[in-house]
Amino acid sequence: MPKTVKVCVPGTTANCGPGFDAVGIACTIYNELELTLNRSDKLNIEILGEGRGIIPSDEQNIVWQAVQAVLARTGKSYRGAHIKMTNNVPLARGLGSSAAAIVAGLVAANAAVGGPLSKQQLFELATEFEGHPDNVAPAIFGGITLSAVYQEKAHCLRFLPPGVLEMVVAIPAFNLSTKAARQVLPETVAYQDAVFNISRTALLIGALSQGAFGHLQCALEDRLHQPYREALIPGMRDVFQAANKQGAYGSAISGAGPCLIAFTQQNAAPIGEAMVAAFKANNIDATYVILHIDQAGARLIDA
Ligand SMILES: Nc1ncnc2c1ncn2[C@@H]1O[C@H](COP(=O)(O)OP(=O)(O)O)[C@@H](O)[C@H]1O
Ligand SMILES: N[C@@H](CCOP(=O)(O)O)C(=O)O
Repeated sequence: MPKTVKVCVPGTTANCGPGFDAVGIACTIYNELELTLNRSDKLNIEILGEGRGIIPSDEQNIVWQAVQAVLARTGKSYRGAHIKMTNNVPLARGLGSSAAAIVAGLVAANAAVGGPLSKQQLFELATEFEGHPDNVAPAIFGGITLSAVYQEKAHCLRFLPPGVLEMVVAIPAFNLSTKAARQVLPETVAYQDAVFNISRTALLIGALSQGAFGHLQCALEDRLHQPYREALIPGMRDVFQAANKQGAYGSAISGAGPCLIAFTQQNAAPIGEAMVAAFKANNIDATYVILHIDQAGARLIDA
C-alpha cells in the first residue's frame, strides 16, 4: 500500500516595506497537501479551495515539479502520484501562494522518500525554484526570516518578535502576478534611494526583533518597489493612510501586491474595515483577514 504524506504550509508576506527580496513573515493562513507516490505512470491532481479550475492539474503543476526536483536530487524515480491540495492562500495576491505550493511539494516528496534532505537543502532548492528567497524562507522555517543568496547558496536567519504582532491584510478583488509586478521595476535605482532603503531595513529588523513597534511607521518606508507598483494597486496610499489613522503602526504592500498589510497590536478589525472602505472609495472591492505570525513553518501532519 503506497504511503500518503500530508503537509501544512503557511502563506507568507514578503518585503515588509523596504526589505525587498530579503525579509519575509510566515502567516497563519495555510495550504494543505497530500501526496501519494505510486509505481503507475498516472498523475492525478485534485485541487480544492483557492485556484480550483485555474491551477494546472498536469505535469505543468509547480507542486509536481517540486516533487520531481526532490526525486531527482535523491535518485528516486516515480512517474505516478495522487496529489490532493486544499488551498486557503489566495493566488497572485501577494501572500506567497507559489512559494507555499513549491515548499509543499518539496517537503512532502522529501518525507515520502524517507526525509534524506535537510530543511536547509529544501530551502536552497525552493529558492532556485522561486527565484527569490523571501517567501520560501518563512514558508519553510516559520517566523520572521532574513535571507540572502551568497555564492549561489541561500542563507537564512529566523527570529520571533517579543510580543504579539497582528497583521491586517486587505485583499482586493483582483490578481496581480509577481511576474507582472516585477516587470514594472527599474533596472537601476538612485544611490540616495538605496541608502534610504538600507536605513529603513536596518530599523525594521531592529524594531521587529526588539518589539520596538513604534518605529515601524518609519521602518516600513520603501523606495525600491512600492513607488513603482503603486500604479498597479489603485488607492494604495489611501489604504495605508486609512490603516494608520485607525492606529496601525504602519503599512506596506504584501509581497508584490495587490494585498496591502498593516501591522498592529490593537484595533485590528477597525483597521481592516477602514482599509476595505478606502479600497472601496477607489472602486476596488476588497475583504480583509487578521493574521498572526506562524512560528513553525511547513510541517508534516497526520494523513
Ligand atoms: N497550489 C498551487 N499549485 C500549483 N500552482 C500554484 C499553486 N498556488 C499558486 N500556484 C501558481 O503560482 C501562481 C501565483 O504566483 P505569484 O504570481 O508568484 O503570486 P503569489 O505567490 O503572490 O500568490 C499561480 O498563478 C499558479 O500558477
Ligand atoms: N520580493 C518579491 C516578493 C513576491 O511575493 P509574492 O507573495 O507576491 O509572490 C517581490 O516583491 O517581487
